[in-house]
Amino acid sequence: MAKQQQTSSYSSGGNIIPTPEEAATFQPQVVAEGGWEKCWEDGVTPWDQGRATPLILHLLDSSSLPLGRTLVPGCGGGHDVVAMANPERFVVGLDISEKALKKANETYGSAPNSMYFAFVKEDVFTWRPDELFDLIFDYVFFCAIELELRPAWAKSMYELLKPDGELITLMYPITDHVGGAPYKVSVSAYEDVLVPLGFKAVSIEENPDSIPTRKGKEMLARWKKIN
Ligand SMILES: C[S@@+](CC[C@H](N)C(=O)[O-])C[C@H]1O[C@@H](n2cnc3c(N)ncnc32)[C@H](O)[C@@H]1O
Repeated sequence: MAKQQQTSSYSSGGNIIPTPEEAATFQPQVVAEGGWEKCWEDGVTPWDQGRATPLILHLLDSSSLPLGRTLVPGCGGGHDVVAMANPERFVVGLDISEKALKKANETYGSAPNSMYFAFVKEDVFTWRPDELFDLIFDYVFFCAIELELRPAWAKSMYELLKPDGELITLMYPITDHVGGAPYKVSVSAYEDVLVPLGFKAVSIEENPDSIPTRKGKEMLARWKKIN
């Protein structure tokens, strides 16, 4: 039984992270009741690792994360924002939830690198800052939005990224469960909305650093604009 329990949830940074299939059995009700704000208010945040994504740490260690102005859409607790921020990479964490950003600021407001990141309360679908981004890192945001919003998501990624910028999508959850959020994704779900806009996948590979409840359900893709 213990083994079974181990695969259905995993503790990270003090939070229990269930499988995406399991999260999809209870998260939609809270979002339906009061939106993402309610999730954060009620502490129903089964996605929140409570610390930086292991893949981000791996990309940083291997100097394979682009430098420059960086955007994390739907940044939630801000863990990856702070992990990436340094003098050569200013990171903007964007979230629509007041509560999420309050928590992110409480956790990281006095971080030693706080001059290299900012949390902004905006809607990814409408926010268009004057300065575009060299890098956008999307993880557990594409799967959070309704399927009919995916084309709008791709349009936002295109319009927020500089012409020679890079979009990194940690594609998740690649499963066959019903319902959401988190909604199931597939490589073609990203290709279907990104390629028609002029994105090309430079590389698509398994994520070697998945947390246990997400192993085998994630692919790392790097995208560039070809026009
Ligand atoms: C499933 S959570 C994931 C958070 C974070 N990426 C993580 O992995 O911990 C999705 C986040 O996207 C935010 N969000 C949802 N719709 C948004 C929108 N239109 N613009 C900006 N943020 C949004 C929610 O408030 C929530 O914090």
